[in-house]
Amino acid sequence: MSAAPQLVVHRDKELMAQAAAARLITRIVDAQAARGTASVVLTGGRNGNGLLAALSSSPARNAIDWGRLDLWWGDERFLPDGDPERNYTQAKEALLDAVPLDPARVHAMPASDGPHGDDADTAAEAYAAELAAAAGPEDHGDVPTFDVLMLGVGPDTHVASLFPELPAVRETERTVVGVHGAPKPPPTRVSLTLPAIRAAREVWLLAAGEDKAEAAAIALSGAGEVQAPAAGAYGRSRTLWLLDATAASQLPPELYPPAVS
Ligand SMILES: O=C1O[C@H](COP(=O)(O)O)[C@@H](O)[C@H](O)[C@H]1O
Repeated sequence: MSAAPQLVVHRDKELMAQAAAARLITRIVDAQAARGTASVVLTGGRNGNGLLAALSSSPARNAIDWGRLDLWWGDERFLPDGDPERNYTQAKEALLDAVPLDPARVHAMPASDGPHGDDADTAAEAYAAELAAAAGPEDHGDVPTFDVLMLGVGPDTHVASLFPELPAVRETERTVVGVHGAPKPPPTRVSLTLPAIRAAREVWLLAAGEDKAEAAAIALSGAGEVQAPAAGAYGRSRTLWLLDATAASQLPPELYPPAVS
């Protein structure tokens, strides 16, 4: 297990998105300098898309060599290609269409009308195979060692499409699974599992807004990962919670002491 999570709390969600985007640019540039390429796992949801939009508006985005960046997804809503609710569609609108990525390095999860058919379990197997093909001998199993893996934290503590108590969060062998009966629409999804998430060098959990306050407090107060999946998301060398002040408002004082007035 990695070291204890580190918390960074920003004044509001706009500042959090801008600061996280700046942090991501630096991390990608550093990884490209060290290893030639960088790999990042994107998240869906409001906070993930806010970060991508902030990155798109940042002049510093030009510091990234976009052609040497691999993009993966932590989860996908299993819907037809182009559906506005797909995490991939939303990421394209927020950032991807505006930067010169190498299409061969953009590893979207399969759509429900794609070549793998409309079965989420088959789609998950295909994505697991794509990850395994990208893993090298220096990696720790069947997924590449992602430089940064980002996860939005849901109000119920879900991360990726790992929802409390559903079978996907209990998975210990497979790296990608089909998710059925998710409590948040759509019910059918594809998700990385906790073992795949934990292969990342750095895991960043994004939580901004009032509806994330209870989830952050639960996940950071010793809850079990089956009941609170965000508690089970950590990186090999770093686990970073990026919050705004509202999402941090219910954290226990030993984690985030109240401001002295
Ligand atoms: O459905 C999803 O929700 C979570 C959290 O989204 P948010 O809008 O509450 O921030 C997201 O991380 C996940 O990727 C997505 O599929």
